[in-house]
Amino acid sequence: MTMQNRLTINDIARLSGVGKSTVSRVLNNEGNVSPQTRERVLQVIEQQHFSPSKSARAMRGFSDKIVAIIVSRLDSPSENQAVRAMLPLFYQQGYDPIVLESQFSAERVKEHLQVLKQRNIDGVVLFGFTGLSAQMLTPWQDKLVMLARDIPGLSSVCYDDAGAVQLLMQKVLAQNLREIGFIGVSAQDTTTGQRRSEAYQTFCQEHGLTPHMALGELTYQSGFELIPQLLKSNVQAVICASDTIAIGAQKHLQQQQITGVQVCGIGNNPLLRFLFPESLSVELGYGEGGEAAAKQLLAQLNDSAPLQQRIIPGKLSA
Ligand SMILES: O=P(O)(O)OC[C@H]1O[C@H](O[C@H]2O[C@H](CO)[C@@H](O)[C@H](O)[C@H]2O)[C@H](O)[C@@H](O)[C@@H]1O
Repeated sequence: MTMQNRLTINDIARLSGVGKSTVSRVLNNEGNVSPQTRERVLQVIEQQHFSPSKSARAMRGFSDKIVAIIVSRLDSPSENQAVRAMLPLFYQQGYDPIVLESQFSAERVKEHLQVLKQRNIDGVVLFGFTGLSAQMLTPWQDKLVMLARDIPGLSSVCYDDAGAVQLLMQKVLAQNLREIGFIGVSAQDTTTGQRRSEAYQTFCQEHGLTPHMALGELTYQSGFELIPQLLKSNVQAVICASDTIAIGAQKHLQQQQITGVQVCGIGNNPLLRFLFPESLSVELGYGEGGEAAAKQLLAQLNDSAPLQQRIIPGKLSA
C-alpha cells in the first residue's frame, strides 16, 4: 500500500498545522482561508501526492458513485457509439463516469485498474482485446463488464463477428458477384482479425469461391493502400473488416475513378454512409452493446445480478 493510499484529510490537516475543515475549504476552493494557509496546505498536498478519497469527494459535493470506462482508442468511431449509449444510463443512476484509454496495452489496463482500485471506484466497463488475461481481471469480476471480447468468468457483451461477414457475403453472392475480396486485420486480433477473416475463408470454401485476401490495420490508410492488390485479381466486391477500412478503400476507388466494385464494411459508420452511400454495411450493434454493458454493470453493482455473457446479433443496414 502506498503513502498516498494511507493519507486522509486528517493527516493533511495535521501536517499543515490546520483543522480538517480548513483542508476541506482549500480542496473545495472556498474562501475564508488566508493565502498563506492555503499555500501551506497545497504544499503539503503536493508533497504527499494526496488525492482525496471517494468519501472526501462526496463531502465536497461530488458524486460518491463512480464508474470507469476503459476504451481502447479515444478516436474509435465504434467505441464512441458504445460509450455514448452507456453514458445516459450511468447518469440516470447517479454514477459519474470517467473515461480512460488502453491503446490495446494490457500493461496500461493493469495500471489503470491499480489506480481505480486505490480510488475505490465502483465499477468498470472495459473494451477488451487480445492479450488481456483472466488472471488480471478475475479479481474484478463482480464489478466489471467487458465489451467486444469475452473471457470465461467475466460478464461480457460481444458482437457477432462471423455473422456480420456471412451477411455481407450472402448479400453480394445473391447479386451474382463471385469474385469477392477481403481486407482484414491480423489474426493476432481475435475478433475483428481472426474471426472475421476465418468467416470469409469458410464462406469461400463452402461456396466454391476463390479467396482474395489482404491484411492490414484498423485504419482508413489500410483500406486505401490494400485495395489495389485485390483489384489486380479483378474482384467485383470487397468485404472490409470495418467501415473505417471501407472508407479508405472507397477513397482509392474514387481517386482512381474505378466504378463497379461493391465495397462492404462492418459497423454502419455514419461517415461511410454519408461519403459513399453506395456501400453496404452491417449494423453490428455498438449502441445496443454499450447500453447492454452499462445495464449489466449497474445490475451487478446495485442488485448483485449474476454475471452474464451476451452476443448482440448484427443486421444488414438499410
Ligand atoms: O474503426 P473503428 O470504428 O474503431 O472499428 C474497428 C473495430 O473496433 C473494435 O474492435 C477493436 O477494438 C475492440 C475493443 O473495442 C477489440 O476487442 C478488437 O480486437 C479491436 O479490433 C470493434 O469491436 C470492431 O467491431 C470494429 O470493427
